Amino acid sequence: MDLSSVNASPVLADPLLPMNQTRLGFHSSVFPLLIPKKKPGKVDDVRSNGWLDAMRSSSPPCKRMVKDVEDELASDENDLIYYSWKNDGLFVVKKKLYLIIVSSNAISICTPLLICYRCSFCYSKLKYPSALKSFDHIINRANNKKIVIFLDYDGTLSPIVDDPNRAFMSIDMRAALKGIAKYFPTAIISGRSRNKVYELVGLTELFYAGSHGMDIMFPMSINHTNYIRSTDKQDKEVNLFQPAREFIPMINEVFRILVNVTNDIRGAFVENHKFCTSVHYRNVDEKSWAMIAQRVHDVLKDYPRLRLTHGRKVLEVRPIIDWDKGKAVEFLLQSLGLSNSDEVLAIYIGDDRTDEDAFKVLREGKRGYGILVSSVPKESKAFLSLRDTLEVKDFLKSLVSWKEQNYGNDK
Ligand SMILES: O=P(O)(O)OC[C@H]1O[C@H](O[C@H]2O[C@H](CO)[C@@H](O)[C@H](O)[C@H]2O)[C@H](O)[C@@H](O)[C@@H]1O
Repeated sequence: MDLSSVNASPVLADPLLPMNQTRLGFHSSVFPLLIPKKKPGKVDDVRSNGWLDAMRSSSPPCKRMVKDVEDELASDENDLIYYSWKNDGLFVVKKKLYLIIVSSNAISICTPLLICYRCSFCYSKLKYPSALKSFDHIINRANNKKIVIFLDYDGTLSPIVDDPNRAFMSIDMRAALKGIAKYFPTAIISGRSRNKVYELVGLTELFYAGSHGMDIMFPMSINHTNYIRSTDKQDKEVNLFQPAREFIPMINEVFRILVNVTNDIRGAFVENHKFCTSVHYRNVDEKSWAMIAQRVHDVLKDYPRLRLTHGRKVLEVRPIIDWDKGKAVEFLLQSLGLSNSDEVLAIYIGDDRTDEDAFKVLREGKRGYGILVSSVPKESKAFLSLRDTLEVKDFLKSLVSWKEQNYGNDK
């Protein structure tokens, strides 16, 4: 990516306005906020536009499958499901061969049989070998290249929990991350606000990008024309790249409206990430999902400059700018002088749909490895997978040990 191209605003032109005019929506930040109690739209909107289906399939993507399988199988057989997703071939557990039939909405297991049959859906799309088992392959490819690490936060460094304010990293994970940052340039790219993710991670030696990459902090030593100067928590001067800055008043306004329209829905929780805002429904009764989706949908009708994306049991409202985690990866690689893929191998680890943009950038640019964190089959642009945050920690620790064994303490 040519960084000069990001000097122009990535705000997309409003199709309804004449060329060279943009509109941020109908926000009224100069007036006190009056939240009209509108008649809610019919939930048919969110049924027909696919929101409800997307909500049902989010986090974990195959809830029914997992539940059905867990009800029926001991842990060894659960391992079987996991490994069959990642590797082709026959699966032997306790000296028995298993038949696994996987379709898009069910897994059935018959035992013992001689053939492992998987549908074409799985064969074509669901082959992501374990990054731990492929470790030698990764470091062979990294030989003589500088490795750079990108990490998502929720579901990657901290396990998914019901309360977003209690998504803490383990002490071991923080130690692994500290080790990684000692040897490799390391950035966290999160959907959360940059301040919040910094508060949760608490390590000064990393780069942080919040709001799905719309708020990137990078060091003063890097020269870039499109930035704002600021200071970090240690009062050190830093640069901020914030391509959606002009949306801050609108996001604040929409955040307040969303809080208001969801406050009677038990379990709903709205977060303000400064450049985007999230409506959580993890703790909302499934019977009320259509209602929560419809209310968010109705609010967004008045904000044509905002769009909705789906995360793990969360509706993410963000500006319609041409910017995502993939663009943030490209920006950071270029800003850090690491964009030559002959010299640099990038590794991006993430669990969410929003991480797919970053996997795509690495895959299409042949820049390195996307690693999907998931314990259930999922379609992805990643190359490899890790099962959960424990495996992420093991993978990070393996990279540190490999570096120390082969290069001593050299950075
Ligand atoms: O890009 P990320 O760092 O993965 O952030 C994405 C969202 O993460 C958080 O929500 C998710 O994790 C919560 C805590 O485990 C969980 O309760 C929630 O259901 C998940 O969606 C965060 O709270 C969101 O604001 C982020 O957008």
